[in-house]
Amino acid sequence: MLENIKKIGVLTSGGDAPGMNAAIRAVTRSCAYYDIECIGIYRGFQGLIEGEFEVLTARSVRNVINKGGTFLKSARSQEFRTKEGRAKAFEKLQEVGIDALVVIGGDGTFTGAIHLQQEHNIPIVGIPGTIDNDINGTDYTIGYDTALNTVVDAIDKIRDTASSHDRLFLVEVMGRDAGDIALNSGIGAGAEEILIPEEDMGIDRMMESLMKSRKSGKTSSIIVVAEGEKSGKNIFELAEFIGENLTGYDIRVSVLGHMQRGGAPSCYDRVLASKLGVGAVEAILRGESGVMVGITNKIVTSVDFEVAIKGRRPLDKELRRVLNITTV
Ligand SMILES: Nc1ncnc2c1ncn2[C@@H]1O[C@H](COP(=O)(O)OP(=O)(O)O)[C@@H](O)[C@H]1O
Ligand SMILES: O=P(O)(O)OC[C@H]1O[C@](O)(COP(=O)(O)O)[C@@H](O)[C@@H]1O
Ligand SMILES: [Mg+2]
Repeated sequence: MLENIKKIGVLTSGGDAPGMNAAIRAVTRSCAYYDIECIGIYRGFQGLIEGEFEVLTARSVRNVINKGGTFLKSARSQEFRTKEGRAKAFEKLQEVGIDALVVIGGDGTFTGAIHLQQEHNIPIVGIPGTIDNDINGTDYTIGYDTALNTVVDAIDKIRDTASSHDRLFLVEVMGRDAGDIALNSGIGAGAEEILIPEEDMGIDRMMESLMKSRKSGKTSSIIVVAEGEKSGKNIFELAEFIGENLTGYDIRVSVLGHMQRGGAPSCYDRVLASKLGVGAVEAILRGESGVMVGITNKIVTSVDFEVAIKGRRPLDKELRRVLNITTV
């Protein structure tokens, strides 16, 4: 165990995700357990640049495990994207004597951390916190499970109207360039079709599938559309296209938006956040840096930031097969 680590800073950055509070709590309490001072940094990298710090004790994080969002707040900092911004951030770290940093966020956060570490040589360990599940080296990111449940719940409600009015609903979900939320919530909510960024199956195929559904006796349908899907049409244009080319459909669009990022974290996300919070502090104490702690087959492992942010994981082909069979 490294003896020279006396003070660890923790921040949340990028899009907030349910379970971030549970991760901050686990980091704070791990610090208390190992007798290290924990410094909470507000508003992500922007708060780091501006020196918005507060000492966190084990009691500072009471009653947060069940709360959505992040009590440390988050930000998308333009200033941190510049060398000058990162130099300011490092100065602030030195001023208060922070020896190592835990950053909770997504691919952007880890990219920023790589730059800070390379330019100023400070130990940094990451925790994957984003609803998008778009990080390599972890089976799941914190917040993804809760977001899936939120989306399924919303689509269940939309289904009531779809079915009562014999309507076709197009439902847009988040995920940036990843289709994980769309594919999994779509299957979980019994969607007819799912459009994701990882494969462009063409609008023609979707139209064929809708016609087939109607012939088979289906009177209402739900299509889940990932925000980053690649048909070249936005969800409203897609709805218009379907309306123009398939008569007799009463079509509605529902964009779920930021409600997908809110709400109390699921038990899965709380446990995942707790494991990764402990894992991050222990990784720092083992002398690791430039890594993210993730979960693979229930085991907490470390992967280089470069690996975590590299490219996209391949599409889960089995899920596509399951969708095809279960929507017959
Ligand atoms: N290329 C980069 N260089 C430096 N900092 C970056 C870079 N990309 C992202 N960041 C920092 O990380 C923050 C979070 O990234 P963002 O993409 O917004 O969210 P997430 O971490 O959830 O993917 C950004 O607001 C920015 O301050
Ligand atoms: O909250 P904003 O700035 O509108 O950004 C929306 C984006 O943030 C997300 O909700 C989460 O993405 P990040 O975790 O990368 O921040 C995406 O799904 C979505 O594309
Ligand atoms: Mg991201």
